[in-house]
Amino acid sequence: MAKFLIVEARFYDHLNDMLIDGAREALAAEGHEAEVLTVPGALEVPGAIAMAVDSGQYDGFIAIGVVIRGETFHFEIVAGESARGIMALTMDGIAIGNGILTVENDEQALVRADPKQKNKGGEAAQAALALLDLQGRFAR
Ligand SMILES: Nc1c(NC[C@H](O)[C@H](O)[C@H](O)CO)[nH]c(=O)[nH]c1=O
Ligand SMILES: CC(=O)[C@@H](O)COP(=O)(O)O
Repeated sequence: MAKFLIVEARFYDHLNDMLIDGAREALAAEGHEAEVLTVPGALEVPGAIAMAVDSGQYDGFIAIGVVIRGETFHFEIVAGESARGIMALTMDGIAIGNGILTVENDEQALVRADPKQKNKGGEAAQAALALLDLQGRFAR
């Protein structure tokens, strides 16, 4: 059994709850467990994962959050920089699935957060599982 850490940027409670449900279901289907760590926003997610990696307590990570475009350029910064930070960690060989939604409105977010619809939380968990499997395959 692998131990995962779900690092969630808790900006929209109801959406995060669905994303986490989807991620947990995907992990449980493969017999794995997950803890949840909450940070203020998507920009804090890569740093929190980096800190957790250094602890050596987890086999893989799932980033969860929702970034909804507002009136300013800040959406590009939050969406782009959180994704860039996560990708940098992944390129270091860390098993991370990115379930941070970057959308235009609540409706788009709801469809993607819902495990019965696009289930992006479950998708992110599957990605983390795939990378963890590759770690084992290439480490031998
Ligand atoms: N607008 C959203 C944010 N913004 C907050 C940033 O992520 C960050 O916490 C702040 O700039 C302090 O460093 N975060 C989200 O996750 N979603 C948003 O829609
Ligand atoms: C994604 C964001 O940072 C956004 O929610 C902030 O809204 P605004 O651009 O209207 O300040």
